[in-house]
Amino acid sequence: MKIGCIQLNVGFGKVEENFARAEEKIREAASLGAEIIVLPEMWNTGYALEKLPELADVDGERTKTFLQGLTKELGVHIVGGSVSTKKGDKFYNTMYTFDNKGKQVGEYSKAHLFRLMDEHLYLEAGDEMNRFALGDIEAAGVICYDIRFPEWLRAHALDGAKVLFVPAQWPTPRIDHWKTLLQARAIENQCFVIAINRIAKKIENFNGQSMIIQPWGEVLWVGAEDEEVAVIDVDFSIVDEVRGRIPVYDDRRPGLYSGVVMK
Ligand SMILES: O=C(O)CCC(=O)C(=O)O
Repeated sequence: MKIGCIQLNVGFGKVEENFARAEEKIREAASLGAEIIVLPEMWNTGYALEKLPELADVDGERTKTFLQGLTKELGVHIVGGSVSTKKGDKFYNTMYTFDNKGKQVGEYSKAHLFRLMDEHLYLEAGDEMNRFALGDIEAAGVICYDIRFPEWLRAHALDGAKVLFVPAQWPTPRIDHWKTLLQARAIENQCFVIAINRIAKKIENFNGQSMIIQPWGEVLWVGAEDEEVAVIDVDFSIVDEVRGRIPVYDDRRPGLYSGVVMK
């Protein structure tokens, strides 16, 4: 399966520019043979949190129409990163996923809000899981800071996900955490992790280094430190073989953890 990874250079508050750029890059990835295309976090507005009342996508309608049109036309699955949305009088950081027939298969709002970037002051947290299938690929999606909560990703793996998609805006100063956490999440859940970070060089400090990690922990690909469209071949069939090598799922002792760790 060919994964189109789009490390988008997201303009701060520049919704029109961001939609145009995302479309250009999605078309480029599809023309290079991508079958699943993945975008980064909050690509419509960037972290223009104070401007959300003017800029957030109301009920995600624009994003859903955009993704549905492109998935249908190009015959590709799109894990649509995330966009800022307005639902009722609240704002969210929402990920939409469409399959290659133009059907919406996922909607998820970031469950863990990142206080260091004031997300909790502007956004509401979602409280639903994000499991979906892309054809016969059992997958899930979480957003950026969510990866610091292993129990949340484990819940998705226990629910059957074999691939975890992670759109992000992960800043350069903590890029070592990004790499280590993603690799750990892949190893402990024995699944693929496909994590797409954004680029921003001027005001903000995001320098890509998206990653695809295999279920045994091998790093299959690391993105450049600049805007990039990369198409990477992955073999999802190896997940079952890796899970057979060390039977972590069979060896779990949930009864032991429930009263202690999982409070
Ligand atoms: O956890 C981190 O260090 C970065 C998280 C983040 O930037 C985010 O969730 O937007």
